[in-house]
Amino acid sequence: MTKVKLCGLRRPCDMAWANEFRPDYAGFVFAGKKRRVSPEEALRLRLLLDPRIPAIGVFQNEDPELISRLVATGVIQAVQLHGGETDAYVTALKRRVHVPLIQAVAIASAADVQRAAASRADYILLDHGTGGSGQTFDWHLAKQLTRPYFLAGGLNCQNIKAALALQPFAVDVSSGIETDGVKDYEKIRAFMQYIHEEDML
Ligand SMILES: O=C(O)c1ccccc1NCC(=O)[C@H](O)[C@H](O)COP(=O)(O)O
Repeated sequence: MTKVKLCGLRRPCDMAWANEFRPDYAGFVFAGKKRRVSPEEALRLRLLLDPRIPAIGVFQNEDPELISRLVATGVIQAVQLHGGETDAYVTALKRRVHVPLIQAVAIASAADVQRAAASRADYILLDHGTGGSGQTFDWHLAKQLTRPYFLAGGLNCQNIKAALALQPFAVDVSSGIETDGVKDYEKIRAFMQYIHEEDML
C-alpha cells in the first residue's frame, strides 16, 4: 500500500481532518512563509493529532539544536530536510536525532535523480523545487530509481492515479488539497479516497 503524507497542516481543523482520514504521516512546515508554524503552534497541533499518526517536521537548513528539541519534546517523529542540505549536515543530524530522516531533492535532470539515490538520509523525497510549490516535475526521471522514494510536487486528484502507477513508497501532497491557501476538507477526502480505491485494485 502506498503511504500518504498530508503536508503543511497548520490549523486545529486540519488535525481533526487528519484524524478522520488517517494519512500515514502529517507534515508541519518550519520553513518558508506560507505554511510556516512556530514550535509552539506545532506543539499545540501535535496534541490534537492522533498519536498513531507520526508528524514530520519540514526544515530548510535549520539549526540542528531546534530540530533536536522538537524531536526530544515529541512534537515531531521524523525530519524532512528541504533546503539542499549537505551530506555533512545529514550525517551530523543522524548522529544527533534518532528518528527517520527524509531528504528532499529538486528533480530537473537525471543527475538530480543520481544525487537523490546517493543521499545518506533514511528516505528520499523527489519534488519539483523548493517545496510546497504545487508544481510537478518530469516523473519519467524517477523511473531510473531503485531506492524507495516519497513522490511530491503538484499532486492532486487529477494526477494521483498516474502518480500511484509509478509505485512510490509514499505520496506527499500539500497545495493539491488546498483552496485559497488553506486545507480543504473535501479535497482531502477525495484525495484519500483515490488512494484507497487504487490500493484496492
Ligand atoms: O509548504 C511550504 O511552504 C514549504 C516551504 C519550504 C519547504 C518545504 C515546504 N513544503 C514541503 C511540502 O509541502 C511537501 O513536502 C511537498 O513539497 C509538496 O508540495 P506541493 O507541491 O504543494 O504538494
